[in-house]
Amino acid sequence: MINPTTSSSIAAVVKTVPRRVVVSPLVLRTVKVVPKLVEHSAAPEAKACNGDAFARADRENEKAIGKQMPVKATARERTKFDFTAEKDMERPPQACQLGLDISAWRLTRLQDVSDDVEVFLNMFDSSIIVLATKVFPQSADMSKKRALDSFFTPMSHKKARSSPELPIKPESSQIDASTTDFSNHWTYPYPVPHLTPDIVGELNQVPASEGRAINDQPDLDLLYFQPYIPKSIERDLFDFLRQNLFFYRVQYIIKRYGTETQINTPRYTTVFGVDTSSTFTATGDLVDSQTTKPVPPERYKACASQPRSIPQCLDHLRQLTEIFTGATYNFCLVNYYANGADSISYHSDDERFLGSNPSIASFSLGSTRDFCMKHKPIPPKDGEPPPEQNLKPPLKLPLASGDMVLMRGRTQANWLHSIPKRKGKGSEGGRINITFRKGVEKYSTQNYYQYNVGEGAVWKWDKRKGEMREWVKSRNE
Ligand SMILES: O=C(O)CCC(=O)C(=O)O
Ligand SMILES: [Fe+2]
Repeated sequence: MINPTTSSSIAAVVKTVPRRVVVSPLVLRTVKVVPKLVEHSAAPEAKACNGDAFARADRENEKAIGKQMPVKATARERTKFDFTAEKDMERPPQACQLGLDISAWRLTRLQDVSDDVEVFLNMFDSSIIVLATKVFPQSADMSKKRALDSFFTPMSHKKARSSPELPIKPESSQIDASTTDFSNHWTYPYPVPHLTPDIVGELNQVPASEGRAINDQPDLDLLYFQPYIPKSIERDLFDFLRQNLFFYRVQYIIKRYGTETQINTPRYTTVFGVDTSSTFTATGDLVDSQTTKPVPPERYKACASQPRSIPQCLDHLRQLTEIFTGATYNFCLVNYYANGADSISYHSDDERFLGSNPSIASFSLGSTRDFCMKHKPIPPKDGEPPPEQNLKPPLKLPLASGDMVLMRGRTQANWLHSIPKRKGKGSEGGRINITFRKGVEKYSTQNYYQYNVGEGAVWKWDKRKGEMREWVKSRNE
């Protein structure tokens, strides 16, 4: 067994931006994602970061990776890249090279893999930090040791790894880096547990199948995964979310032609997130995304609920979805259809506050329900028969548990979608729908909280009764 005395590390931030995976040396542009690491460079933006999920590995290596360690990153393909410490000095260069295949969500290639290389893979908001540490044996030549010491901080508490296995299966301590087992926020009626390590481990294997493009009709651009979430956890994830999330049955009044009508939303809903003008800090406070100063109270004064941070159990899926769809999302809407009587009528998510051609990733868990889509009616030209597109039967996708539909491009601008009520066979069970979207105007926050949280009672799944029940605080859950 090697007796570690000093060690060296290389690290890189892997960040996904639309359509690209960008790998940067850790010392560059990490301010928005890893506050604690940035304390070393005293960047003010650090305060605005989503540092909630701060890894054990990072804490242990904080000093080392906070130092200036130039790292050269080379993308091999869209999802594969290598990085190497540039100033490798006396070390054999292969000691500090590793390859990462982001699509498999695993480290796939480690050169010079030996008992004394430790690798940590930590996921943050839209980014991953990969940190490889090589522990040098006691017998290392002293001149080499001094050179290394002056460059890297020794980490004497690091233990040599006895049997490194490749590929490395992500463990909860590596990816789900939070220090508590619950997500909480002052706006939540109650804390929401984190996903279990088993679910996280399986979830990291997404997508479970290749997406099928559906783009053979005018303005339609879908990517349909059957499934996206591995079959091994789809039921557990459904049960987990139904059990632990809080929902609402929103009512609101609309005024049409001078008459007021009360609308009862025919499903349970909830929403998390905030538009791009604001960012949650590690402690759940809202700061302005530009200035990092606290958000002025007027910004969300009109909201039914103040913006809620996305709990880990949904945020983990959001981050994975960002990577594989190449889009970014700041809202998570959840629908629970208790049975076939619950539904959503034809609509499109084409609000201005989503920007043009928004990408919306939509997940299904639980009972299969039909997802119907039809082109928005095209007005007939004077004296001509109605365009053919208006007469076509709707497209029907039987969304099963674990499936995902990515709607993108011109789809929202031109197509309507719905989950119609269902009678008879298959109408019994519940279904959860999760959508990730990006709101680019502050009005998106007001709109989403108004229609998905509202002002009414909190509903929670009652396992004993097997149904949703109004939740009251005194029940002490
Ligand atoms: O439940 C679904 O699959 C669709 C939900 C939906 O369209 C929405 O929330 O905007
Ligand atoms: Fe929708």
